[in-house]
Amino acid sequence: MNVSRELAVRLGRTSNDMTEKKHEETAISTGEQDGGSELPSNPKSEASKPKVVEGELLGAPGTSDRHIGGTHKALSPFSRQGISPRMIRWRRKLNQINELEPMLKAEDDQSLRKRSLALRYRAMAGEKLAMLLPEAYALVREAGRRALSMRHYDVQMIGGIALFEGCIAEMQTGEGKTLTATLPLYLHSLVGKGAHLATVNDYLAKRDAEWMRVLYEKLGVSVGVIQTSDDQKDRRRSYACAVTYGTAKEFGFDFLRDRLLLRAQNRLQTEMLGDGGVGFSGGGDEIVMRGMHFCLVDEADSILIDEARTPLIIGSIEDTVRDQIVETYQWASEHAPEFELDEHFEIDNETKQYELTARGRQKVRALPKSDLVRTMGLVDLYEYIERSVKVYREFLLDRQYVVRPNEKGVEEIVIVDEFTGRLAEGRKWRDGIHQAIEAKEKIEISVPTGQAARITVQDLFLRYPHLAGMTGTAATSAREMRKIYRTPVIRVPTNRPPRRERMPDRVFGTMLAKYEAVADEVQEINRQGRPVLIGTRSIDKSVILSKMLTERNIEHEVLNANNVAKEAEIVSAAGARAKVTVATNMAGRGTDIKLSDDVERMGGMHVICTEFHDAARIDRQLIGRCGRQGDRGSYRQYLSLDDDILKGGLGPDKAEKLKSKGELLKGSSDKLASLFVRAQRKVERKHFRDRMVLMHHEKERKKMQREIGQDPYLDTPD
Ligand SMILES: Nc1ncnc2c1ncn2[C@@H]1O[C@H](COP(=O)(O)OP(=O)(O)OP(=O)(O)O)[C@@H](O)[C@H]1O
Repeated sequence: MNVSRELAVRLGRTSNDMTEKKHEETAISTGEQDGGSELPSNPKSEASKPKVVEGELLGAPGTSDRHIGGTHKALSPFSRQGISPRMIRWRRKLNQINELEPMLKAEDDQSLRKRSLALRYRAMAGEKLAMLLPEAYALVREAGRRALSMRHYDVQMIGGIALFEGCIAEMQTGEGKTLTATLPLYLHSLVGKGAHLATVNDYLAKRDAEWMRVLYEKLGVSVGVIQTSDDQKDRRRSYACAVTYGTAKEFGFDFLRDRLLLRAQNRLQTEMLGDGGVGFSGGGDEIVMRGMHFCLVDEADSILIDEARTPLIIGSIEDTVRDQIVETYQWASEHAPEFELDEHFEIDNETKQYELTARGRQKVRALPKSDLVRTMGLVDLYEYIERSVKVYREFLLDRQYVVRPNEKGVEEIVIVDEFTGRLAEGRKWRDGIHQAIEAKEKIEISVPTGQAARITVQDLFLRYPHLAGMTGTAATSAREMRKIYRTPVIRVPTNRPPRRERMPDRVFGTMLAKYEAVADEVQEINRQGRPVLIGTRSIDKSVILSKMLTERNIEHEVLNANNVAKEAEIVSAAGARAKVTVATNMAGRGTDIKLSDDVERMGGMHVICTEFHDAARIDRQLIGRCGRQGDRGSYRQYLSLDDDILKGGLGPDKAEKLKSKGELLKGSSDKLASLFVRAQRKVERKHFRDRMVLMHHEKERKKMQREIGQDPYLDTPD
């Protein structure tokens, strides 16, 4: 019996918010050494490059742009105090790696493979991986140089060492995280227990695995990729590879499905209190994973923080009262618009809960009801109405979600991820919100089927004995990372000094005044021939801006969750001469934007951010599309007094006052920008608190279940 086929898999979601805390990262000081590089050196960066001293890493200059919402205070790479004992140790390792380089360069491909095999034997025989690191990393670097014409920079080697030691390495966008990942993945794969790379979507998992495959193959290392559509056989084959790329979601679901299978086969008892997931052999259906040994989390901020409140859930049996539930959702949705704020319901400012007033409850009782709806308890009916009124007022089509046919042609709600701007396939809002939206959009209602198994993101990754992460923007969530995952955040300096210029923020009274100013700026930069990338916070806003650009005859591309298939293609072309691209924040991730030489000469790409996101990190991701790998570039933040962040951060009353003030404002009032930064910080702090509360509850629940002999992943309360 194939359990997974029988189970409807769904992913619950309570909030996609995150926070940023004051960062407490250690900055590491390093710069590229000359030794052995076959890459053409960049004359533009020579002047600012630190002097190279044999065997000693020097500091790369700090970042040149000021980051929104954060005050990065990296330790000066040049200061003596900034060099920690750990850094000294890492430098020593780097020197050992560099010393091996001439010898490896002189060897042929076959010898490299032999060396790799010998390392595997030594690792399997129990030799400590830390001892093997210099040779392993030197081999990977040499394989990269040969197979991909990319020799890992020294900063990438340092990043790789930090990852091996279980850190979250913060590397600026475009600094080559994909190549850096090969170092710890290869080293950990040597012990034969598998090394996983968890990323955010199928596309990136496949792209990175295919891109790096030639490097691994030079060293005789097999690579597997897990895709959502894979069947059990494909998955088992991919997990059997030395290195496996996949999404965090699929790793989580596979863990849960395996666990359900083990229970169905009565094979879980011995394992239940232990580590779990360790391979079995025998007849019947087989589990797909072969244990959890090392996981490197790409875009760690997104996976470990943003999605940390989104438990992975596998649904179970069909509910017998399904028809009644469906009809009640439809009934509530039909009547939701009749309920008036203050008269029939109130909204708690703190908790955002909707609560019916006495008159509201009276109205519910008086509403016409079908026989099925009438059999529902009155208290339940109140809840259905409260939920539907909330959905009616707060959840907007093409902003928080889109309606789209699935592969069977059935229309469904797909959440638009606030953080990535991408469609969050397979995810659902919890507590009936998703179903209430389905009722509102008059599409088939997917009644919750109860939970068969569930795991939180924190639990999933904490099961790996070795965990590390990479991100462009983790330093601001350093405290949270360390607290939850026990992973220190290390900031890796850029290989070449960044030359991204920040232009002063602009604040306008209304969204339309702001967009007019944005369109003016786009027109101006477009005239110069420089490419412009404009980020909006939602799909409907990208459409408004697009219309305004069309009115001005500015040719442009629109990239939002509605045409995700073309995403990578459009973003990678966004750096072409005079190109204008409007995007939701999905453009902030994953795709490399290459500039042509003439664009670089003109000043590179210009990025316009049109609103603050709930987390400053998201703003920085968009900004990170320009000024990559030491390219030139610039960016500017636009804000307006009716921006959502003010409501979230300063409360509805203050936000309303500012909005009214904004309507009277002529021109701009740029000095108000600090108000927005304050609002964003408040929102971030609130989300951080929410996550901590959830974690605390989950911990208590698990503890209690273990005490009474239950499995916290399988015996889950609905
Ligand atoms: N050692 C290297 N030598 C030459 N090119 C490199 C090297 N490392 C990375 N690159 C190039 O840098 C670019 C960015 O790489 P990659 O996409 O892995 O960056 P990233 O850090 O993942 O960026 P993002 O955070 O935006 O996803 C790629 O075009 C890659 O070819």
